[in-house]
Amino acid sequence: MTSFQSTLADGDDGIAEELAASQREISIAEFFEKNKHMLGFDSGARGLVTAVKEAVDNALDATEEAGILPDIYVEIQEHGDYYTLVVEDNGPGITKEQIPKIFGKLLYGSRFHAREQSRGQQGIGISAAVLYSQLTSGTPAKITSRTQGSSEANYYELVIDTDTNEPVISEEQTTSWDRSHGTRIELEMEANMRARGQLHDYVEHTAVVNPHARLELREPKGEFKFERAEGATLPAETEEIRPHPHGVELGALIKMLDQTDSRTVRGFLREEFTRVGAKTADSICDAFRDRHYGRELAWTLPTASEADLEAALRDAVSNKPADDTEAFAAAVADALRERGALAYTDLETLVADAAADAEGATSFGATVRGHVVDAAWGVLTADRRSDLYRHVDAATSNQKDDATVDALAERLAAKFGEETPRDRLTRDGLRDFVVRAAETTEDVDGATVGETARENITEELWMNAHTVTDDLPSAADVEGDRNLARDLLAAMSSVDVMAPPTSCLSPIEADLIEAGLRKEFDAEFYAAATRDADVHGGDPFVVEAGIAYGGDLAAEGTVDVMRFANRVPLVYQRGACATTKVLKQIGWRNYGLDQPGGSGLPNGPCVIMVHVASTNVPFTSESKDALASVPEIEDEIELAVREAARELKSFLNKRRSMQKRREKQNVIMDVLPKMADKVSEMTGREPVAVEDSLARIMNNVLVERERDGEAVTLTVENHTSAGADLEVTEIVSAEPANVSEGTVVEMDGEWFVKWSPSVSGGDDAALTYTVSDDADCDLSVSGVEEEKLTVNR
Ligand SMILES: Nc1ncnc2c1ncn2[C@@H]1O[C@H](COP(=O)(O)OP(=O)(O)OP(=O)(O)O)[C@@H](O)[C@H]1O
Repeated sequence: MTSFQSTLADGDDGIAEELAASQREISIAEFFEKNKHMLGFDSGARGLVTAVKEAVDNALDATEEAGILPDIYVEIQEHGDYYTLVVEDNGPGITKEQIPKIFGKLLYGSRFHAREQSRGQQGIGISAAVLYSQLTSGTPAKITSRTQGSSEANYYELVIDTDTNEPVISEEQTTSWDRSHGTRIELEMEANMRARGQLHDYVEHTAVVNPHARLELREPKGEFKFERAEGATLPAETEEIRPHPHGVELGALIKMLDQTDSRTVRGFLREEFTRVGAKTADSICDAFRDRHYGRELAWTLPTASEADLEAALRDAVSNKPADDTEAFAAAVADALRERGALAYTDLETLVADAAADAEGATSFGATVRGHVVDAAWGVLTADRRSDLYRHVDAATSNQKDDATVDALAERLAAKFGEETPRDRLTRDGLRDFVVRAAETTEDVDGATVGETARENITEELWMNAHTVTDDLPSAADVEGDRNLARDLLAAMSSVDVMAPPTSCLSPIEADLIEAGLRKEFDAEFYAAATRDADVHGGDPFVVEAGIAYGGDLAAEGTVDVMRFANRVPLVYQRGACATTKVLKQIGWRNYGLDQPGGSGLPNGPCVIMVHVASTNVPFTSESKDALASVPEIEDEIELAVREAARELKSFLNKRRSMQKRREKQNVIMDVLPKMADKVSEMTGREPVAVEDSLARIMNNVLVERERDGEAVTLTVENHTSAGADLEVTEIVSAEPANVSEGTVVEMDGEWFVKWSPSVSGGDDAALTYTVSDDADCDLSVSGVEEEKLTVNR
């Protein structure tokens, strides 16, 4: 027993009473005061970066929401161990009433309940920065904000009362401010600049994925400006959407049922979810009926019953005129014969229809109809075994011998009757019947009816059973019964629903990702991929990936990974992030990268970026550093990265084969001139031009110039097997004439003669012109890889 326990046990009062005396409510602000690390404020170095991140993310959110191109200024001033952080934006500003709550109250914000992509999610970020500032420096936050159209700004100095989680205002006044609208935050905190690298990463990477923003960072070691990319516009406006029916959690569904104004489940589905129209709502309701009520087994009319059918139906009707009874019985019998397999509910409808159609004055009321339905049901179910035989046979194909199929059918048939009113069963109930029949057949007949056969038989019977038409419980009933809610949830996820609209999301898009990577990294190769939207927990999301390779990127060590969520760079907790986990699991050797041991992050001059955009990004903690492991998101990350990596693979393959080609050409070019000299020595003739031979040996495209006085001929020989579309340019120092199908442009006393010949594999073409024989000519060719081109100037 610990000393605390022993102290408690010694007293006269019960332990629970003693404990009760020290139990009290904990305010959210008190909680986060003790757990700063959860919000990303675990050290002075990190705290400063997190505060910048919270303020800049808010500034970007606010400006974009107001349709303003962001212009954000960040300043960090050093005063010994204390730092002052200033962040200014040109956003719409914050109204006077809201300022204290936004900065002086944790869990207060505009985004938590909105199903729309935004950087902020929880309403905790900036107030947590204020809390950190007051805790470490003892000074209040200084906020200036001017709303659009107002002549003055509001200025506040405030702290958070951690007992009550309410703002305490120490200074409040109106002031003038040179920005026409926007917000300025000034926070003092105990900090240091040890995380300068992360700070710069955050700002730089923010600039990469927000080319429409202008960012300026002034810190003790320098000034950094990230100008708005020319012509960059605001990202497409996002719209708020309702949740998607796939992936909603049970608790969330029950809460939605509690809050809905809809009385029926169908109305609830249509009103509260996105992508649920009349047809989808009906399909979900049917799937819900299947789970809640079960389905009804349907039986075909036994052939042997023909003679008895009408008599049985007639006998069921009493006290009605004979002619009318006969006609009614005949009508029901005809309808029964016309239809295929019928379930009890179908039978009720069929009889009701026949009664409604019956001519004459006789009416067949509910009681009579009930008797007729029972009579018809008796005939229909007289031989369930034949139907069951057919189904078992169909489900087990020819793997089972006839005796086993028959025995199974017989045992299954025996399970229906008194105990199964209307032959209505849930899928689990049906499966139970099949399992029991299978087990008996195995025990008694020594036959094998394995797991697959059992499942196939259950599925066959279930697919041939009919969905009932009973009224569903009301939305309120489902809300009050967890089992019902669970059935509804299962029904919602079992039905195909169109992917959610992406109007609530703002992905960067593949071309901008590529442009962003080009802007930031001098590489040889770039690729990007944007996936279609998918859903997790009812929230849509889109994953994008980009890869830059080669060039100036550092070749040593593992690749660089850039992670983004809702356009915000994630700079901490790389190892804990689902993105990293997925990247480590990919077999990078298949894509041409070096991966020691075949797993983990690959090595090489490569940057891999992954962006997850969602109306609700699942983070591992409130500090929003790492993505949680949500299987749907991980799958999409993998697919997006693999899509970009496939392009990298073809690039690397091509590069490798070109490299080999170059090596081969070098060897040949080493040998050929020597051979040509030898031959010329032996034959006494002029040495031949080796380029021609090289082009033939290597299957290259050869472009050769021949001059004969004033006549110039450029011969193009395509020794490859594919067609070549070339751009051939001659720059000549005198005016050319008689140019064959080319264009001539004069610039500064030089003439550019340009041809664009298309030469099929194995063909040649001649490009001609005349020029004075002392003119200089300079030939350049493009349109075919350097390694597949031989130019003889
Ligand atoms: N610079 C700003 N301009 C206009 N409104 C702002 C600004 N900063 C914050 N807000 C408003 O204050 C709210 C609270 O901001 P806060 O940073 O606490 O949370 P959040 O951004 O919603 O979510 P998170 O906790 O995930 O950062 C925001 O939702 C937004 O409505």
